[in-house]
Amino acid sequence: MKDYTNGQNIAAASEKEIHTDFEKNMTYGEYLQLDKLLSAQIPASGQHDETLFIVIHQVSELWMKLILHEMQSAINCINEDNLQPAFKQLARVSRIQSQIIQGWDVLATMTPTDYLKFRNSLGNASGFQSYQYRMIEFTLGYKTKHVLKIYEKEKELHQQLLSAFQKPGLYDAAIQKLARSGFGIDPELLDRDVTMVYESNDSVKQAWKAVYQDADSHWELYQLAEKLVDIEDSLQQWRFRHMKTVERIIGFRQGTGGSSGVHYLKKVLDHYFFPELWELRTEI
Ligand code: HEM
Ligand SMILES: N[C@@H](CC(=O)c1ccccc1NC=O)C(=O)O
Repeated sequence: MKDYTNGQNIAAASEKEIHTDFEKNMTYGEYLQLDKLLSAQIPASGQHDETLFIVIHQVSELWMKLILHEMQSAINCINEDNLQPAFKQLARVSRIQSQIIQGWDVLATMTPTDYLKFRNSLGNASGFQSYQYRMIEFTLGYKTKHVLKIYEKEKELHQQLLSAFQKPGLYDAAIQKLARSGFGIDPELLDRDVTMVYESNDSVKQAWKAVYQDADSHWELYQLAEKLVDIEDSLQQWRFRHMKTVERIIGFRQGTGGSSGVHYLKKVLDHYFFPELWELRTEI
């Protein structure tokens, strides 16, 4: 019987079972590169709440990295007609979104006075410049060309964004799948210019309606549709909490990124990623 009170014994036992010589010498901190991760919170102002502000953004960016990783893999699986792993990955995206949304509760503990103490130190920096957020929007089919301009001077980011901009997104993959499953999708749509913002299409709406009206015959597509609705629902919740938290903290001031602030954030809420999946709910 192993001595579980002795950390060294546990290490010795597991070493033999699963670790290679290389891994044996690696520590927790080295593996997670905590030296880099935990030395990247450098306040510009030294005000108490700026640490919260930095951490909440960094946590969001880390989760966005995982969202992109899962969504790209889900697109590949859908293209290969391998829907079960795609469902698992898309379900994971939804759970990550719940985590990011919860983050607004932490940030909302910062009052307007707390924030105004360091807002000036942020200069013109703004979440508007989050390239991973744009990658997510592009992957979901919201191809806003003007956004690319922001990154013109950062060659590598610009290249990565441009590549996501020119690629078919998650919804394009779902529509191609509808066509492969025998639904009559407009041929022009299957060959559409994917650099354009996706707009509602009647043949797609009729297909999704048929899926919802006879789910038993189209169980996988039905599940796919609901996973997409989960993701859009959560993204809208994120947008709403962002808008409301911004109002709570800076009111109707202009944004550091040059927009009208809350008015702009409210307007973005009108956009739908997967319009037919919402429209059909009134019509079936
Ligand atoms: C005190 C907290 C925050 C304030 C006052 C704030 C304010 C704003 C404002 C006013 C905008 C509009 C663009 C501009 O003119 O600057 C914006 C955009 C944005 N912010 Fe924030 N924000 C806050 C926290 C966050 C956090 C925690 C995130 C997470 C990453 C974030 C991500 C974004 C993104 C992605 C956009 C672009 C949205 C779009 O274009 O649809 N913001 N923010
Ligand atoms: N746009 C914000 C500033 C801001 O929130 C921000 C500044 C630098 C890095 C990230 C930010 N977060 C989201 O927009 C403001 O107008 O106060």
